[in-house]
Amino acid sequence: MCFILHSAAVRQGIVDTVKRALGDPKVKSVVICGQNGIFCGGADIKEFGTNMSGPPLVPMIHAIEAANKPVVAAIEGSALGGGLELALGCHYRIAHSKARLGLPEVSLGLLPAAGGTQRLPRLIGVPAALDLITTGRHVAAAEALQLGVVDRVAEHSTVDAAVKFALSVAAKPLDARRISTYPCPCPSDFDALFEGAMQKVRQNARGAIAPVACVQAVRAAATRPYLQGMEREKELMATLFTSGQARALQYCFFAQRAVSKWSMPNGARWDTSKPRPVHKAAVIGLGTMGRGIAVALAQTGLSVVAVETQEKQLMEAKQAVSGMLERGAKRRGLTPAALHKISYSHDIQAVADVDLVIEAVFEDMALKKKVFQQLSAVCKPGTFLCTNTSALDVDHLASQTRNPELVVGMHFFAPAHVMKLLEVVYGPQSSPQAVATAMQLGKKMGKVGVAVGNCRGFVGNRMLKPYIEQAFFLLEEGATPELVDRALEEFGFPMGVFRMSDLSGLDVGWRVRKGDGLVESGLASGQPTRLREGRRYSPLGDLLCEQGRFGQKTGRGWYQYDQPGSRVARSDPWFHSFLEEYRARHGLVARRIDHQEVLERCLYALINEGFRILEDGIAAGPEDIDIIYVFGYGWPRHRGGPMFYAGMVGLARVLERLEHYHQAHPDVPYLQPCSLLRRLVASGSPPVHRWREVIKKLHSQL
Ligand SMILES: CCCCCC/C=C/CC(=O)SCCNC(=O)CCNC(=O)[C@H](O)C(C)(C)COP(=O)(O)OP(=O)(O)OC[C@H]1O[C@@H](n2cnc3c(N)ncnc32)[C@H](O)[C@@H]1OP(=O)(O)O
Repeated sequence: MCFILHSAAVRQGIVDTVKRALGDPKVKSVVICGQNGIFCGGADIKEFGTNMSGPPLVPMIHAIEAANKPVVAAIEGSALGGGLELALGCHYRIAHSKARLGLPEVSLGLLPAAGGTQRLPRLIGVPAALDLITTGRHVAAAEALQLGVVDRVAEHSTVDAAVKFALSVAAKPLDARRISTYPCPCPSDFDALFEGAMQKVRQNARGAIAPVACVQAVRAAATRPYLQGMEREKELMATLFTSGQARALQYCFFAQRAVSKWSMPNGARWDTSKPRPVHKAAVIGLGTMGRGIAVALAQTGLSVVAVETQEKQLMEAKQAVSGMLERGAKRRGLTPAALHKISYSHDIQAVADVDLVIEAVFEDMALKKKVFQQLSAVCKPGTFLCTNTSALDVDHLASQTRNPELVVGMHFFAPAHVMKLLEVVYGPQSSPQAVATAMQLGKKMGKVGVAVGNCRGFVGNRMLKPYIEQAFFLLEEGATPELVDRALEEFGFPMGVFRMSDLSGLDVGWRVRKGDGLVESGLASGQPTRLREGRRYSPLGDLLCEQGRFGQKTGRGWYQYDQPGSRVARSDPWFHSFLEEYRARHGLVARRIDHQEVLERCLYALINEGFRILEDGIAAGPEDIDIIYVFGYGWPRHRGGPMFYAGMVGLARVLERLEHYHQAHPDVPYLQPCSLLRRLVASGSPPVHRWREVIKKLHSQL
């Protein structure tokens, strides 16, 4: 158990004990260590926003630094946030080789406000401090030593080493060990450095305010005397501390941990369902997704059998996978040991002895059904059969096998060895052990797994449909792809809906719409209707696909590109006149659409579907949806995910706007407010962590 600095008792304990030690003539030096092998993980995030009692942190750290006896921090486990700030107030720092150190406050929407932004640049220089403080990354002891954050690294007992060291420096002068008295090393290219840092954080932060404040605070360290720098640190922290962004980021911290505590509607849970160990796994189908999954599996140290029936594709995949593993190992400064973990075969019989299979063949139900029938016949009894599908019916695939309880969906996101999100999809027959095993394997692969129920598109893609649909309708009504994308990118998405569609390929959605019987043939020559089964439908995407405009890969889509495969989207005059013609043909009069309408129409339609998903029991709680959107769909983390965002906007406001838009567009069912949203508003719009109570009540009444 690490000690939590925010706890008044802990701080009081440190203040009292240090005071006693300093006043005791028998004590020559002091060592501060944590309990149970952990120095300190920082403040208790849950207590932010509550009344703070007990001794404040800043004077406590000052008193330690000002002590006339050496104080040594013995860092085992973690020294994070306020924990590292405490260590920076000590005269020496000794870390265990396995310890991790960092100032992760920025990821919680804050900055290190107990002197961290003022001491760290004085100790390790401005560029390194800017890196650690603006990214919040944790560093291992070896890097901390190299940077100068710690003085020594211990291989064995850090406390013993620290005590020995503390005694050896007992009589030494301490003036040169008080970091706050150091001048901040000022680089010659000072202005360029800070301008560059500011530009970088603004670019990466997508509207997040904490990284910007971190740069401002470090700048104060470099330009002002220590005490004035501390004033600036406090001032900047005061703005962040009560911000909505800090609330959203702290919510995400806990939501990420909450989703690992999954539950299923039948009552099965993470803590009562034991996963089965997986030693050997297989991937079937080595297209883009299969390759990424094979890499991610091999990097966990598992033995992997990679199967691709097409010989040429198999050879190409082998080369590509080896390249990915080599590059990954190089980035991490390792030898590519995972290369030897993969064996390749074009014969499905090669998976006979594996513990778990991930099927990643082309997204086609007939093909997947065939693969599942084969797997069911070939695999040893008890092998878990998982499908990497983004929308297809997992139950239907399970029904093709002898043991449907062993079947779950594992929906990876491209590129599968990079993207953190994994939707683990269970059907009514999936056993809790199958879900637990897939969730545990995902964790091993470094993924954030979210267990969800089976429905078309599961959670992420199901919510995407109304979002994209609204974007299409907005084009018909007067918007342009540029306007819609700008509004969404200013909101914080890395890419707007149309740039994203060009990147992933317009043909993907086209194929799905064709499969659903929505696409009329010969659109370009005729007059395509804008209604399907009584619902408004926009054939715009179909019209572009008919002309071979599939996005980046064909050099034309909603935008134009210099050549097929290039990435810079340019406004396309052809598309603009096509759109005008389209509107004229359908008697549509373009009107002025502003960013607010784009956000409300696209985001509230998506959020409304999120409420339906909760109502249907497909996601266990709002946290599951939010984590899916933050980790898989580029939803800006500092806005907490769609459901949290709805709470921030105000559920009553979201409801009112949906009602308004549904009245204007009665043929768009996605805009009709869902009954769970109405119910939540009627219950006084409780905070997001209390929605589960309302959902539970709703389910019990169904
Ligand atoms: C006005 C000025 C006021 C200034 C006040 C001083 C401010 C100081 C700033 C800070 O210190 S901010 C906090 C900085 N620290 C962090 O961000 C650390 C966050 N935690 C982690 O990174 C990890 O939890 C860990 C410490 C590296 C441990 O990782 P591990 O994988 O071993 O465990 P987890 O599953 O992540 O966590 C276990 C359990 O503990 C809960 N938890 C962890 N850290 C905190 C925390 N700082 N506050 C509250 N709770 C924390 C976590 O939620 C898990 O709980 P669960 O119920 O078991 O899910």
